[in-house]
Amino acid sequence: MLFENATLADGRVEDVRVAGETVAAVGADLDAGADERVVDATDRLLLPGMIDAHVHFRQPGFPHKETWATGSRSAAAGGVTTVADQPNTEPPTVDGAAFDAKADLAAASLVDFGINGGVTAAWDPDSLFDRPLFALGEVFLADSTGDMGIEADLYADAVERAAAAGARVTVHAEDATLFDESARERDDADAWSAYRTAEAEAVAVERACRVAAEAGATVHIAHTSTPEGIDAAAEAGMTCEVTPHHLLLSRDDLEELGTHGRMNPPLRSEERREAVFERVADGTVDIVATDHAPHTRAEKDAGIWDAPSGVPGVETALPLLLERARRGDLTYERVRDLTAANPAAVFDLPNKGRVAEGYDADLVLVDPEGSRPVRAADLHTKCDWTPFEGRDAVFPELTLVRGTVVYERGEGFGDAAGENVRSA
Ligand SMILES: NC(=O)N[C@@H](CC(=O)O)C(=O)O
Ligand SMILES: [Zn+2]
Ligand SMILES: [Zn+2]
Repeated sequence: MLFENATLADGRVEDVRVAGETVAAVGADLDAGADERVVDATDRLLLPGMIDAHVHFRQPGFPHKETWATGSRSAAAGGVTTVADQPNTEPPTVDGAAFDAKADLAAASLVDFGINGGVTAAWDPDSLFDRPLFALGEVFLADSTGDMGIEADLYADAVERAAAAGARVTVHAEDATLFDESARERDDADAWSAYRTAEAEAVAVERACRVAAEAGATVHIAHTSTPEGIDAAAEAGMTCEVTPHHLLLSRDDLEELGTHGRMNPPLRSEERREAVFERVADGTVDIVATDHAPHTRAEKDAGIWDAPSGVPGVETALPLLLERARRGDLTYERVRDLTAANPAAVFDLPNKGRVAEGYDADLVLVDPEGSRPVRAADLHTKCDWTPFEGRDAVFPELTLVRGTVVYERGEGFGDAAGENVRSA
């Protein structure tokens, strides 16, 4: 396949040839082969596919919320070409057998994937580290969906085991002893944000980084939602990610979102959201990852203390970022780094994250001016709603995973092309 006159994230206009699974050439005036498909990419951006280091595709255990088939379609249509799945499934991915069972299901994925291993009192590190893990994590320092919160001494053991195995650890950092119990008397949607305090995140991030560093482990802090949490990770020399919802939504949106806006960590004040955005724009934050955490509408339509935590996001992340780039709030190079180049570097995927000769042909073609509102009805997640309804976004026209078309607007989806990125 030959993309002609494609604009790359850095503004260069090039022809890009895909041969087999890789980018074979990037250059001026490449000649099309006899049977080669030629895509006129004039005025189109050609980006490396997003590597979403944090999704919950819910299988095994909760296929009514999402499956590898539906989740990976949603990914492909959103320009995500690699996902890393979290362990709070049923059974939880805390031993080799659970890893193998999930890997079998993940064979249905359209996009490349990694499978994380989790930590509970019942985990079996020997069999788990024997498998091709993406990372150890997300390790829950407080309960979230799945109730996998662990005690401090188990966390210390886990980072030691990870260091010995050479695995990176991703951490859900909140300290439940710093939650504000007085918020429990309220029943409005904002009560969740009042309850799971910003301080609980900052303190947990600092401690998680310190304990890991003492063990010689490297941690990546999942879904940091506060400037304090981001700064604590950066000061400790560790990496962190921000979700699209913490970047673009705040407590001001909760009146409209209601319990659909409940997630962990919760939405923060508009002031903190702006400070998070600054740190994403200036490069303090390493990665945008979605924490795609689908629950059905029926499940979310409950009281604030009963509704499950989590929002979907894998299909809207890159499109929402591209809209902010279109408006000039982020550069396209920053978007590329946050979604592709940096996750590839942080999680050691040397063949991914760039549009360059020899790299995997994980590619996304977009019309950078082709902005349109997000509509849940257009999305492919099984959960059938989005916290970003009506927001403008720039959706892909074409998505390739290692040279295979997995999504084309107007044409639909390709076959399951995904492979475990650690098994290659
Ligand atoms: N973020 C959430 O609110 N929920 C996630 C779990 C998690 O990432 O903590 C889920 O799996 O539903
Ligand atoms: Zn989490
Ligand atoms: Zn998560």
